[in-house]
Amino acid sequence: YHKSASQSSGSEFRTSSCRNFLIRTPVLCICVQLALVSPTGEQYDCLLKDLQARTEEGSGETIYVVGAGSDGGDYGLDEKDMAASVATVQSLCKQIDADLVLLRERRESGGRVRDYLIRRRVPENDFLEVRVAVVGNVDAGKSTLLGVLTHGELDNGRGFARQKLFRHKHELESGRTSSVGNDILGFDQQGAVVNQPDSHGGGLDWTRICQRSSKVITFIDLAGHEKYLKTTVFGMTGHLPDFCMLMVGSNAGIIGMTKEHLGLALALNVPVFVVVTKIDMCPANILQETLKLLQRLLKSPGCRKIPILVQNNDDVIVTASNFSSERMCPIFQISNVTGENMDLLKMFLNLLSSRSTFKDDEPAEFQIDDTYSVPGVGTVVSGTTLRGWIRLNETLLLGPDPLGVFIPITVKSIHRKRMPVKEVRGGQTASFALKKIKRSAIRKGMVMVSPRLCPQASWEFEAEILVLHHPTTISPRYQAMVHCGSIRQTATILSMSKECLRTGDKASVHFRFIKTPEYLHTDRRLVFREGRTKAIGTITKVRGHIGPPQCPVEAARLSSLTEKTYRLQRNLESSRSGVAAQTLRRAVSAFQQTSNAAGAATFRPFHHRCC
Ligand SMILES: Nc1nc2c(ncn2[C@@H]2O[C@H](COP(=O)(O)OP(=O)(O)OP(=O)(O)O)[C@@H](O)[C@H]2O)c(=O)[nH]1
Repeated sequence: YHKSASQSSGSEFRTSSCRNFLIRTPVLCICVQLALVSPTGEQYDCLLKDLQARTEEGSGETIYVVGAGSDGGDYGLDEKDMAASVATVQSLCKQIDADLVLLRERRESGGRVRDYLIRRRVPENDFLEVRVAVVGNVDAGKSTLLGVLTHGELDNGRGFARQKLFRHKHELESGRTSSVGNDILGFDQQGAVVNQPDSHGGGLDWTRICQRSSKVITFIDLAGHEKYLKTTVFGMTGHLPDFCMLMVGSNAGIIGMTKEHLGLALALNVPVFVVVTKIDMCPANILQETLKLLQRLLKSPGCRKIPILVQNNDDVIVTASNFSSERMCPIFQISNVTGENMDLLKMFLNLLSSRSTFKDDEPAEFQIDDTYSVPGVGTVVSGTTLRGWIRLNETLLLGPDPLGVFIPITVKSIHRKRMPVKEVRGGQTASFALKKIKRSAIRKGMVMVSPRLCPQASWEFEAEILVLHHPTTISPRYQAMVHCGSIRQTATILSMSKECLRTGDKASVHFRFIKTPEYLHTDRRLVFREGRTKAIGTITKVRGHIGPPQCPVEAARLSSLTEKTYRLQRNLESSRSGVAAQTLRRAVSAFQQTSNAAGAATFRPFHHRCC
């Protein structure tokens, strides 16, 4: 009666995916073949529980196969049984407030088999959110594809579609993306695209798209040029993409940054799908050559992927069903000019589910990836809610500042994709208007957390790292940029478990940030890079905590420090030499006296006890 959609296409992909698995409840494993046709009360309850679990696992949706045996074989149903089974599934969907959309129907030896998309209805002003990072070499057609997908108008081959996406004048002039751009594509409950550009300006009304959508795909448009690699790495780590869309120009092939970007996605464990563009202008033999090289690269020991050329709807369903947790890597071949195969790509995007999991009772944590100063509103921060709920007018702790201090901050308003909302939960991106804080006091990499977390900032951490590339050897005191979530800061290697590290070496390494302490967790992935040097790793231990865990009252007291005191204090903290430290300490104390006298600031050493 239902099974993983993947199983119909061969044994290779039979391992259970998170979205589609065989019913595991004891009653159903006995395999009552026609359970969906006329289920007993007990079977109905089991089917309901199973469907609930599957939709939860798939962040509100799942692909359900009607007419297949629970052992994975395709049995098929005759017309009458199919109608009865569909009625049962409809009744199950009603119970969980979900809708049923037919994806495909196949004829098997025993009759019909149908694949349905079951998607839970979302409350008003809510939508499922999936983030897709768009990477690939310069001129692969990234911005163009996003322009075509989100604005529904084909390109002219000379940069027409991308014009609507560029954020800076120099991007319009050069045709090169230099910053992290965001575009959205909304799907309604039936899977139809809801984006409709405004007929006057050609822009997109994000609020309207979000209001009409059940699912919104956010594309994180990243730069393809090597000189913007730092920004691209930040986009991949800081914007927490669920998936990565690697774009390859069919005529150019695998050149430039293609491998670099693929390696980055693999290092961060982000599932990758490939879109080969410009098939309208590429000679057939060159296209075949590009596809051959691409497949070879994906199968290579460094990638260990299973490339699948997506040719039709069946391939889309099979690959989408197995994409989140499997090694499968779908390859689409499209043209932004003729629109060839664009429907397959849209169908695939509609079937992708968010990979983030959410628990209701967790304390809130939000990582900041950008800041703005909005006239009439004040300071606004944008980023991703990593866990918990954040509600309007809630007070959170914002930090760490250069002293490692977290200050209480009230959320004045919340927007999701420019749409005002009252709350956001783990896995969702949002922007918050904050009360009584200057934009200059906030930097990317800071977090806003629930006071329940008693956050502490740290200067140092240990990580298990793997060196992907270094021309010579890495030894203690080596410095490079650490990217971890939205944190982006140079760190020094203090010590390591080996004397020196070469390409391919693994080691436990002790790092120290050079500028400011950060809020870190164990088990977070990091990228450590400088020029062509690249290492990836996982934080195993956080060290060098600053003071006791921050309590909100204490935070409020410390928030009155002025910027000058911050600077002096920071220099003092980083100063290693006794004489320099002494001079700075004197300067701090002199400044304290004057500022205290003026009633402007209150200085407290950062290591004093929490009240
Ligand atoms: N003929 C044809 N031209 C395309 C296609 N896709 C993109 N182009 C053209 O290729 C050029 C480069 O496209 P972009 O979208 O700017 O490439 P990009 O990957 O975003 O480049 P960066 O932003 O610099 O990383 C533009 O002139 C597009 O019009 C396609 O499918 N067919």
